[in-house]
Amino acid sequence: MEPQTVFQAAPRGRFITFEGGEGVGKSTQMLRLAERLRAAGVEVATTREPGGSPRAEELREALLSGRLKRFGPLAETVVIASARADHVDRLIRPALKRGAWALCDRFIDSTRCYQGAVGGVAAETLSALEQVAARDAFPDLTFVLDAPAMVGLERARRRAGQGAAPDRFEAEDARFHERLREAFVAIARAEPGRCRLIDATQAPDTVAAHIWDTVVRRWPELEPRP
Ligand SMILES: Nc1ncnc2c1ncn2[C@@H]1O[C@H](COP(=O)(O)OP(=O)(O)OP(=O)(O)O)[C@@H](O)[C@H]1O
Ligand SMILES: Cc1cn([C@H]2C[C@H](O)[C@@H](COP(=O)(O)O)O2)c(=O)[nH]c1=O
Repeated sequence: MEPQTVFQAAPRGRFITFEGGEGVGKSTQMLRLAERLRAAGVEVATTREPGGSPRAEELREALLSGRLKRFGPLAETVVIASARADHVDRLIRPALKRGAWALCDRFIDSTRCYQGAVGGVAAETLSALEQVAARDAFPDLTFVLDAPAMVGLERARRRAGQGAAPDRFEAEDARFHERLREAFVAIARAEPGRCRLIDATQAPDTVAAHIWDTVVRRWPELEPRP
């Protein structure tokens, strides 16, 4: 009998994303989770979108400055997808390949909500661009942090300090931000296998505890029993 070649899957880290409207606490919670994972002995890469790699950060600056707004949501979507392709190729995929966990502040769901649900870009277009940019790097788990739009915007304003100018999206009106909130909640409800909806009006420690509990239930090896 011919000896069989056995292909072993390369070890792959986990990919967790944090989503939601402005100022709901995504970066805070991403950093808190990273800390706990590192304490559990996991190599972690934290990153963000748009951005995360030097070239993608250049595109982030163009997007958030508002210079691209006049080209419309489709053009912004294509720029975000270009930034994502570079970010995934240079940072996320290499991290996952070496077995590290990648934690990302915003990813495909932000595009689906900002450019899709609110911007009006067709779902098929978004899906095609996701396949091109993310390819094999889709999130294993997504935390959707939910709070009234005004709560998040107020937190973001306080963080930026008095007199700081809002960016391209923060400057949109209250209805824009409420529609975003509805769109994020709809995604969390439509994809319960991947997404966890978290009440982000709770204290940071409480939110962090819910997140850790979810992660440990999903990957119990993080807290081995004696
Ligand atoms: N649960 C919370 N309760 C009250 N304040 C919070 C909470 N979580 C974060 N904050 C504070 O709110 C501000 C925004 O938090 P953070 O930067 O984590 O939000 P974000 O969702 O990443 O924001 P953005 O969408 O602008 O990137 C920060 O000053 C942070 O300290
Ligand atoms: C990934 C992504 C982001 N955006 C918007 C959402 C925010 O207003 C900014 C990013 O700023 P943050 O302070 O880092 O949250 O960009 C978007 O419109 N579409 C996207 O795909």
